[in-house]
Amino acid sequence: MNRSQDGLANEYAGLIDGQSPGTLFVTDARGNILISNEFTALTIGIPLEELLKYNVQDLVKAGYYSDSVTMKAIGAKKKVSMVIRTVQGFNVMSTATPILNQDGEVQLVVTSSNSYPGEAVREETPPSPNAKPRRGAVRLDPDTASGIIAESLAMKQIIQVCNQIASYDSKVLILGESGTGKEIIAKYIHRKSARWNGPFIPVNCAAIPVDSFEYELFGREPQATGRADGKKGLVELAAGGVLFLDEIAEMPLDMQAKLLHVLESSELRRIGGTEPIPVHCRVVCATNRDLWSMVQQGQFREDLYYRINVIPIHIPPLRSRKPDLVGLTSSFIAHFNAAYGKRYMLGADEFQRILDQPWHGNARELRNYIERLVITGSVQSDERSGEEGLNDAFALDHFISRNRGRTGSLKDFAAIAEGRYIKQMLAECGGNAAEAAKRLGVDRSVVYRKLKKMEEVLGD
Ligand SMILES: Nc1ncnc2c1ncn2[C@@H]1O[C@H](COP(=O)(O)OP(=O)(O)OP(=O)(O)O)[C@@H](O)[C@H]1O
Repeated sequence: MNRSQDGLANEYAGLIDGQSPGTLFVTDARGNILISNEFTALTIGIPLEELLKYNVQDLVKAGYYSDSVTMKAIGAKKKVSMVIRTVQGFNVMSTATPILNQDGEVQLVVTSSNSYPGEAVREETPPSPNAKPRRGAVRLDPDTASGIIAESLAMKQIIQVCNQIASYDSKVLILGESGTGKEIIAKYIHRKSARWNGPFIPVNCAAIPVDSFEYELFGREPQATGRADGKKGLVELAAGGVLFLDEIAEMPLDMQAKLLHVLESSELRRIGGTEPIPVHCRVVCATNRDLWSMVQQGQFREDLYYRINVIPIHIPPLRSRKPDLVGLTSSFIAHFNAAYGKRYMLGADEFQRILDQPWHGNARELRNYIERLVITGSVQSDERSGEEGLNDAFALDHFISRNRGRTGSLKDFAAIAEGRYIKQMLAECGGNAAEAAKRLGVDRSVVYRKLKKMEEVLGD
């Protein structure tokens, strides 16, 4: 192993935690195994120290595996996935991802496997450069119906917990930094539950103006305002499905009391209504704040905290889930290559940089970064210095390049500039929207409305 391989391989050592329930190993360009997790050794029944002396071709020759996906990826210089049969008789879906150096030569290959019930063999082909962009039309991960990347032990355990609790109606509280995937997990619980056929109603509590909470959540009887039309609230609209209360920490205290009453009695009254309406939805909440310390400071009701926190699911930040970082990177590249009709391949240096970044904005920030990489082919070094600045600069660049040759409205440009500034302020306030709104001199709902506007303009 040469020095640069050594450095890279050491990075990969962090991806292989020795406890991962899937197999994971790294080879050099000739198929010599440099690093492996314990589980890989277990699945073929040889000690780990012994396995590290092998070349993957020897393992095939010795009958441990039916074929080598690693060698196929080395030959193809691209990611290859296929079903392999192990000596123990298991079918595993193996994916080998080559890491190329600046000259486009294979430097290392990361191979991971998970058990697979079927027999299909798939080789990924980069999209034709002439393919029409299909923005948003491509599922992130063709291997799983959920589209959730779960390579780390933590994420695998979260999926396992979700599978166990999905069929019960107990309340779930999803905790994690912004962009860690709280909503995607809430949707997964919905899809796996008996309520999959019912609606999934996401509610961003931070985006609702304080005075409109009751109206938005519980609705209004026609006679309440003298108007002919009444309105069902979001809780009623979620009947038979899941109500996802995102940013629950931002709910005003008086509304927390009303929500608690509804959750305890399983019925609500619309504004102006006298008749109780039964509540038929499952409630899943999420927050990026420390809810317990808010309880201690009197900012969140303790009784509501216990009511919604029946099953807590904590999603760790992406920087502590390196295997997910690798999986998400490759999944986002495939997604945006297909969406933009590109053939971007990640070089070893860029991959190293991705591994080194702290990703404070988690999967969302990584997604934006990769989108830019795929569109531009590279990211300037000065733009890498701070990830918030990087994404913000990208937002405006992206807008300008998308509108090249067309008329881009000043209003849209202003929406992006405002969104950038708000994001920066939010980051400075540790994600506390109320504090950011105070410093910006606007209502909290304006903060979220403007962020949403920016996303609409960018077409996200
Ligand atoms: N494990 C994952 N696999 C695939 N995509 C993911 C994963 N985690 C996050 N993402 C993607 O990252 C983006 C952000 O995820 P999501 O909106 O679920 O995060 P969040 O924690 O709810 O964010 P916020 O706190 O801002 O509401 C989405 O595009 C989502 O699809």
